[in-house]
Amino acid sequence: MATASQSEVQFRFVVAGGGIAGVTCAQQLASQFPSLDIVLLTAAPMVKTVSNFRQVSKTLEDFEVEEQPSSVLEEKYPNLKVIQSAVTVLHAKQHEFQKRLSSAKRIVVVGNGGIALELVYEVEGCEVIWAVKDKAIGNAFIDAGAAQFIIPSLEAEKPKKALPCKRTRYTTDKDTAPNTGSEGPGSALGPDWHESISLRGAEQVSHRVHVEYECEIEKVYSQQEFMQSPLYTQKTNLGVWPIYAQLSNGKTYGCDFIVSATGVVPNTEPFLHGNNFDLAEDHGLKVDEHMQTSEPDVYAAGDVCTAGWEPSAFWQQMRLWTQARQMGWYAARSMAADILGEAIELDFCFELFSHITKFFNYKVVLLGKFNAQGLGQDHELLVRCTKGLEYVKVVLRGGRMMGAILIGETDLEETFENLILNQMDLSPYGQELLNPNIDIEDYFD
Ligand SMILES: Cc1cc2nc3c(=O)[nH]c(=O)nc-3n(C[C@H](O)[C@H](O)[C@H](O)COP(=O)(O)OP(=O)(O)OC[C@H]3O[C@@H](n4cnc5c(N)ncnc54)[C@H](O)[C@@H]3O)c2cc1C
Ligand SMILES: NC(=O)C1=CN([C@@H]2O[C@H](COP(=O)(O)OP(=O)(O)OC[C@H]3O[C@@H](n4cnc5c(N)ncnc54)[C@H](OP(=O)(O)O)[C@@H]3O)[C@@H](O)[C@H]2O)C=CC1
Repeated sequence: MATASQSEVQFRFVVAGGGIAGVTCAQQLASQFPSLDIVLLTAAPMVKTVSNFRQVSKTLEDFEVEEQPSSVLEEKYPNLKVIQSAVTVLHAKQHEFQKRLSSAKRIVVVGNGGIALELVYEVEGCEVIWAVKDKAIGNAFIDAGAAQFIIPSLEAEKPKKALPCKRTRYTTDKDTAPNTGSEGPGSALGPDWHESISLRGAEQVSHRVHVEYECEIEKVYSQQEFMQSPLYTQKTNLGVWPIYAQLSNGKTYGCDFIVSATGVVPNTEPFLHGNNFDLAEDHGLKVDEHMQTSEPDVYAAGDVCTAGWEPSAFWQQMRLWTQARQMGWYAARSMAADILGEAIELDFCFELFSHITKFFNYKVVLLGKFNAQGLGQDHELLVRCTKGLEYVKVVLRGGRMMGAILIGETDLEETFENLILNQMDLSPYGQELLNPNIDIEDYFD
């Protein structure tokens, strides 16, 4: 979240938020305007910085992210001041998770997005009941076919050696983190949140995940409430647990605790009082194609904002690290263009949605309208799948590629990215497009 205030005399730009979006925005402003003073307000003592940035292809990017004391930024940019401001909202319960898990025998995970996908795979030594409201796992990221492809990994022993990480690496160095004595609201944890912590429960098992499909949590009972409920008096033998989750499919599970991984809510509350921001349905601050909110001189980027412009045919907002960086950078450029009286066009990075990540130890690349988002019935799918090796799905409309899901080491991302961007008519190729015996990269070169 960033504001540029004309009435401020000390700071021409004020950027709030020490995550990727805020820090990238502040850095860009500080280097573009070395003679102006810029302030970065952040609730946490540490800020997230990007290093080793590499443009892998036109839209896919690779970088490392480190959490560092804010003084590192101030040393690098003499005109940038970081102020750790007091914040009144948000929660800081995340740190308790590891401790509670270590003595847990069973947990219930609710939600079907990125965090749930990562958590159920990473947790060992503890039974996991995963309640999803859809027919397939991972609906926020993948389709039902891809879900079928990756689900055997939940039943298999976890490989000793994880897939090497070729992209963004996020670390939290506990030794360098200043001890503030209080737990302020930190940044969204980001991709490697589970790398440095032990996600092990009290049992001697690797994976034990049971998925309950098409259901939601209807009611949660404390142990005492449960014992007074009709469920207990009906003498159902559900065991003795600290908490019980009653699902909408009629089943009830006792567990040590429940993890709710049901998405993020933009933390706009502190900015609303006395202002007149347009809010989107998801409570994000609505921004136009210059990342500007409805309040003059106030810009927003990253998780806190909602893109309010007419998006390209192949782009959609997802609250991801990559988009936070791109938005932060572009917000800075827009703010600069505004005070310099220059025109600026929507950046190329908003042309095509692209995301590289890892689920269940598979490399996953998502491009464009990878789940045919917004295409209704007006599309066809081509799929190639080799069990345990790769899953390739292409979304076509009128013979032109609109999106793709690539799981495994397919090496197709760059070619597909180009085919989406150049909207070549692929109808003459039909199914041959995914023929594994054709070197498609060479073919379309
Ligand atoms: C567990 C988890 C795993 C994730 N994994 C991935 C992944 O694998 N890949 C991916 O691309 N994305 C992932 N994400 C999403 C990604 O981390 C976020 O989209 C991204 O970090 C958002 O960046 P941001 O700068 O907008 O917000 P944040 O990183 O949340 O930073 C917001 C900053 O603002 C500060 N702040 C908040 N309120 C105030 C206030 N009132 N005043 C001043 N400062 C304030 C906070 O302290 C923080 O420093 C994950 C998120 C989570 C939670
Ligand atoms: N590897 C990666 O790239 C990762 C990215 N992330 C990012 O971090 C952020 C937080 O992740 P996460 O919390 O998993 O959020 P996501 O937005 O990824 O997923 C939330 C999931 O919860 C479901 N849901 C919403 N409300 C309920 C409810 N009341 N009961 C049951 N299910 C519900 C949603 O369904 P529906 O969509 O139908 O509303 C969706 O499947 C996201 O921005 C995500 O993109 C997180 C982890 C890994």
